[in-house]
Amino acid sequence: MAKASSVLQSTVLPSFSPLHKLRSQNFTLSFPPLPVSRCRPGIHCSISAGETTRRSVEEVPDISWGCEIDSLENATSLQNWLSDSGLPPQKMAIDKVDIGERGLVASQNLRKGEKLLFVPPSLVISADSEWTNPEAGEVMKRFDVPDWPLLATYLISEASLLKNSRWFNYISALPRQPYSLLYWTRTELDMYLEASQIRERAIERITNVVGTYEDLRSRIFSKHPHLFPKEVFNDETFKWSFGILFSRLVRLPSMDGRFALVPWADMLNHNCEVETYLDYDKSSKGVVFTADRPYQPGEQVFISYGNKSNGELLLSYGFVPREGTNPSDSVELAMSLRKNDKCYKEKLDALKKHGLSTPQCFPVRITGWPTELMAYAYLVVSPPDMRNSFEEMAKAASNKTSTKKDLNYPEIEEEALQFILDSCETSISKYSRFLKESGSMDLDITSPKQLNRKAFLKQLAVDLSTSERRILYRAQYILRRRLRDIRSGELKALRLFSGLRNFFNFK
Ligand SMILES: C[S@@+](CC[C@H](N)C(=O)[O-])C[C@H]1O[C@@H](n2cnc3c(N)ncnc32)[C@H](O)[C@@H]1O
Repeated sequence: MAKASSVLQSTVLPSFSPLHKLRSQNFTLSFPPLPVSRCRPGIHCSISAGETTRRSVEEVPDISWGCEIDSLENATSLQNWLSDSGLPPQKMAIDKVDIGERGLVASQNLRKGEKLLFVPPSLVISADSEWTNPEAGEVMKRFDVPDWPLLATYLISEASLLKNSRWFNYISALPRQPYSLLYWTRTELDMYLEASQIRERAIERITNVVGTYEDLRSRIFSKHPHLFPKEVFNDETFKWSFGILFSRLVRLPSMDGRFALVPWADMLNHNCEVETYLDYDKSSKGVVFTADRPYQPGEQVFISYGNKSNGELLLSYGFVPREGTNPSDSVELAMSLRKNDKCYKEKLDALKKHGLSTPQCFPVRITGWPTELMAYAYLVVSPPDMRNSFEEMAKAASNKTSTKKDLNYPEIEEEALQFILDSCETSISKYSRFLKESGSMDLDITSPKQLNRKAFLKQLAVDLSTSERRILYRAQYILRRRLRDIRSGELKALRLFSGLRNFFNFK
């Protein structure tokens, strides 16, 4: 939610670098049957499907922690508990809203520049929070588990203790199923996100979450089954807890960059035009944000979850902003070395040396593309007699050069731009095919529950594809103009040259 919340510390979780290597992975989601009767007394879990039969990969099992966020179920008990636990009186209240289903709404006039929230550190969940089951906490600390997996396990542990946990009211108000791509099946990802590189990132993220759970299970849980029973600590509950973390965890720069779940503050929804972030305020000793505009009573109050593209917002938060409203939007463009290139191996070696590969993705924005992408294109099109420059081009494509000197290869500029244009057009045609096949949809979606799940996911994919294709159309326009200018410049030079020749011939 806060600006830097996407920087993960864990080694097993994805890092959200703008450059993404494409990977193809074989991947299956499996949900082993979990008999409820095997749940330990005192630890509560309930899986709604597949108690006696093995679940199909298409089914989405339901765990009973949390609530439906299109209702105000548990909102009042959360507010009462927070004020009893030290949250000062608020100028906002939880309510149903048009954007984000449930959010914080001004209950009185809010001034621009006013500090709001003041959530005390005692109400914040971080890696240092006390475990209701201290033995489980000690084991996790002994293994030096990084923050994200630690917090995911903490959340499951506290959720399973229901009223015995001090976070009961908070957890009861969390979404039962966070809107995250973690909940999309492989078939849904393949079908709906076929044109977008976000599909690869979702697969990578799901694989990392499953891998993290497997790692914890084999190293810790299996050795302490009385503390971490499989009925409670399993891939399904980890999907829930990671879904909660991806959509709610914030990094608080003024609290030494600590990752935290901040009850109450995490009821704020995102607006791409807002530029205010959550942080710890040392003077008031609470988590705050500063209103960057005035709000009237009844208006929904927003913060920024960071400068994220629509694809990144879909990946972590499960929504896509309205078309054209996100100034940070970008699309990942995949570029590849040519298979028939005589210097394929030399070029690939140069790329590998700098941590790149083929295919390789680069972010394109409505305002243009990065120098790294241009450098990659130069490398792809450069002929064998330029092999001395391969290394320099690969280095420039990797974003690792400390000195950002302009790459200048006028002799292959036209070919490089044409190569980028071809890559753009290949990508555009994939989006167009998907959008054509998905048909025109005119669904007014305010709550996914009102709609068939497939229609909801399809609409999200249509929105994402439309916004990503829009950026590519813009890049296509700029590239065509540049190429036209280069070519007409060349033509002029040619005409001038033949004019001079005629002139000299005449003489
Ligand atoms: C930090 S929570 C915000 C509170 C959330 N609405 C709730 O009721 O729990 C983040 C989630 O809110 C929703 N959300 C936030 N901003 C949104 C927006 N601009 N449009 C649609 N949904 C949004 C998404 O479901 C997201 O995963």
